[in-house]
Amino acid sequence: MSPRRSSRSTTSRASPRCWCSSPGSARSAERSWPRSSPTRGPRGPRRSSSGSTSVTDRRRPVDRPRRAALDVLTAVRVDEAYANLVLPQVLRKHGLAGRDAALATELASGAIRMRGLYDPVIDACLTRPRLQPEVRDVLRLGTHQLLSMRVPDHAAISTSVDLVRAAVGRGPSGLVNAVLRTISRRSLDDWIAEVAPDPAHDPYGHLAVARSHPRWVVDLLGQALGADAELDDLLAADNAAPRVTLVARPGLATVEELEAAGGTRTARSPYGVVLDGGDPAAVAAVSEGRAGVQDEGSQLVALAMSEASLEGRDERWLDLCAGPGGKAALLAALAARRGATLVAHERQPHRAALVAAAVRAAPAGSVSVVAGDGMRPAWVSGTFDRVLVDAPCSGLGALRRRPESRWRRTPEDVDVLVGLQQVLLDGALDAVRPGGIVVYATCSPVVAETSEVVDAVVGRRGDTDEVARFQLWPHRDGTDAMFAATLRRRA
Ligand SMILES: C[S@@+](CC[C@H](N)C(=O)[O-])C[C@H]1O[C@@H](n2cnc3c(N)ncnc32)[C@H](O)[C@@H]1O
Repeated sequence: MSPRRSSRSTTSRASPRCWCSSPGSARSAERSWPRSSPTRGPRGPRRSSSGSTSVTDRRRPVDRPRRAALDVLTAVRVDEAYANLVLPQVLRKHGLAGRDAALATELASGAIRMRGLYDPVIDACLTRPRLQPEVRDVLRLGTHQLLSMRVPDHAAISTSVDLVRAAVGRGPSGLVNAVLRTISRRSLDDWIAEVAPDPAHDPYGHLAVARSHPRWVVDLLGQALGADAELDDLLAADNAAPRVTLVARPGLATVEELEAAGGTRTARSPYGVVLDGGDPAAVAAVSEGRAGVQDEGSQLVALAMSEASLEGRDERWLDLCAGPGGKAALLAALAARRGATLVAHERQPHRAALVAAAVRAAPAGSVSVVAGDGMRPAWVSGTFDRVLVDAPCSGLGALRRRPESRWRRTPEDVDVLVGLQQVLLDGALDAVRPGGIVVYATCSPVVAETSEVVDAVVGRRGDTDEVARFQLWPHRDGTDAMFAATLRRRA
């Protein structure tokens, strides 16, 4: 979330006006607006001599980036789609590219991600916080433009009115106009002060609203971080879209090749390059599968598995939970250079197919993709020399990539996942030979899924030593909050 101009804070600090959401009230809200509105700030929309805003009087075609963004919000709400997967389809459908595609992406991602703040702001402008879901989506998009983007007020409001007219009908257009004009009178900071709990009395509750995270997620992240002074930075980092990082799969592509495509080397992974901009699919090495899009934290997890020191045989590697295949593709390239082979194993057949696509450029014979259940292994105990368990997890360490995921997860998910994670780690330790290496990883920093899983399984078995562990953080490391523990089965 980019900081919003603070000049609006010079406008009235009185409670926002309330607008009823019943069918007739939109019209009355529209009529009553000029007579009873508090002092206007210098940046508000112009009024016509008839008393209504000029922006609602004109009929314009809906602009395509905003229409596309609304389609994404609808797909996420109605079809439970993933925004990052549905976005490319929607952009194609509306024929958007370049700046228009970037605008639609920012609108959709920001409105979904920040709804934990925007909804209380919108509700503060209604006497009854009941809205048609489509109208609320339009208001979320408008609020994002007003509070977190550099879109001029009049453009944010008029395009939202056009959008609701086109998507829902004339009925709610007055309400949308009135609510957004009320919101436009204050800065982001002023609205946070208005709708979030007092930080002095409820610091986590304040952060939950101000940084738009569910309260239970703030609690778990605060516990994992163990440093309340950094929690605001972490939550803010979750709200910033990550830069695109590429991996040059060794032996197939070089970092120099990716740098030439317009990138900068990452600090810690020797194979990583941060792209300066543009479409990663347009990079030849990426489209050919010799390189891929991969967060630096994920690269470091794969390297923790491949680089851990090992006595004796080092020929058989297993990626137990491989789908969709980012780490498997890096591991296959590393294994091939070392004369080892990788089994990339995944329970879901459709995700196993994604793994096969991800490793398509790996040298022949270096990797086999297998669909199967890691809880019912198809191999003899002690088969492998190195195993990666990149366990299914809550994903609370990758919130910046998946705008909707924080609103979909529940605390109960974590309880269910912990049981699965323990069984998979136990199975991985059975699968590795005595003296062999297992790396247990999650893209979650939640202690129940990370250190507590490792401690429980290692403590129970009595045949395993912990060699190393790390926890990465978006605000400190610029990566997803990846956790990895390197374990050695005693010889
Ligand atoms: C965190 S993702 C792995 C990400 C992957 N390593 C990558 O880098 O692309 C976890 C994967 O584990 C798979 N999975 C879940 N339960 C499993 C099981 N019992 N056995 C094997 N794989 C499983 C999920 O389908 C999911 O694809």
